[in-house]
Amino acid sequence: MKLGMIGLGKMGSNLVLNLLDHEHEVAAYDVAPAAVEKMKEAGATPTSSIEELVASLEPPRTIWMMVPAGEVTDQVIDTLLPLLQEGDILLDGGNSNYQDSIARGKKLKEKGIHFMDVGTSGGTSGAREGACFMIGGDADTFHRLEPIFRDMAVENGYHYAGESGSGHFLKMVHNGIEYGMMQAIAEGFEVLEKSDFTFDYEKVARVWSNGSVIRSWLMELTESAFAKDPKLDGIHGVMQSSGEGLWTAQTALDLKAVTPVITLSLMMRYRSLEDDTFHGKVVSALRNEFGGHSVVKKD
Ligand SMILES: NC(=O)c1ccc[n+]([C@@H]2O[C@H](COP(=O)([O-])OP(=O)(O)OC[C@H]3O[C@@H](n4cnc5c(N)ncnc54)[C@H](O)[C@@H]3O)[C@@H](O)[C@H]2O)c1
Ligand SMILES: O=C(O)[C@H](O)[C@@H](O)[C@H](O)[C@H](O)COP(=O)(O)O
Repeated sequence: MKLGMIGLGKMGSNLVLNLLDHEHEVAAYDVAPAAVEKMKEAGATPTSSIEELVASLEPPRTIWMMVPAGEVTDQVIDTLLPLLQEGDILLDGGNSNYQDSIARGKKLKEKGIHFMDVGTSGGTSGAREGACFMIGGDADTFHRLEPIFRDMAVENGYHYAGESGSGHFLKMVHNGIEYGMMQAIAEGFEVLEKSDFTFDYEKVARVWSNGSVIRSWLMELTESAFAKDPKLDGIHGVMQSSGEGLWTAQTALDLKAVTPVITLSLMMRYRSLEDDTFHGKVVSALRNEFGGHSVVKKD
């Protein structure tokens, strides 16, 4: 099958290589010409604009977007909209908000374009060697595309979840779980680090990766991180986030679903961005007010 890929960054480039491995033809586009050049060298058809990418595909076209979520995704869709025709398929593999995906699905449907929200997991190595896809959109379109998902995913690594938005909803909750699991692993190592024992964290993560209840890919990645830097001295404990954890927490609140672990994990990420906190000052001042407890004063 021939398809177009827009966005050839860490994920898109690996998805293209994965598709090429499975003998699919790919027309590739990115705003960064160097990224397009790399994919040309790998065997994809290079294109220098979205217009050229669309023109290089026979209708009904299949185009996969792997660009930053939010505004960029909207910009790409707005550029594509007048170029696409009834029956074409547009997939969004980015980490888009599921509500945006529902709205985009409706807008594209008005023109007869099938929009599929494809929550994609497994990181860059998954994109390259076998990913995990959580797919929303109409069932007929899913069945037409199923051979592609089968090729690009690990065994049992794709799931058609149902109506538009359900794929990105699943990906959102997946990432909420990811926040909680990562925070729990991190807290365990915090206890080890504060203890009187001297542990080799790479070896600890290795033994926990083999046969234990908490064995997981995240634990294997923990081992890998400690193998590179035994005490992680080379990095700061600043934990960024891209939105999925926030959306999970917001959705959980709207649904009155009780999610303390995910929500606190998100808050720990925000806390990590601050050196000092106003709430810490307030608590410290109050302890001093009612109990005369000492405060740490600024120089
Ligand atoms: N990195 C991951 O582990 C991962 C995993 C699953 C999903 N995602 C999601 O996949 C998407 C891509 O992630 P990534 O890690 O590859 O990001 P990235 O920043 O490495 O790549 C994004 C690419 O999009 C290109 N781009 C930006 N604006 C464009 C435009 N208007 N037209 C064409 N190309 C444009 C950039 O030049 C870049 O090459 C994001 O939505 C991200 O949240 C990332
Ligand atoms: O399932 C995955 O492959 C990852 O979750 C992937 O989607 C990405 O690495 C996240 O975007 C990181 O999310 P945060 O920036 O919110 O931690």
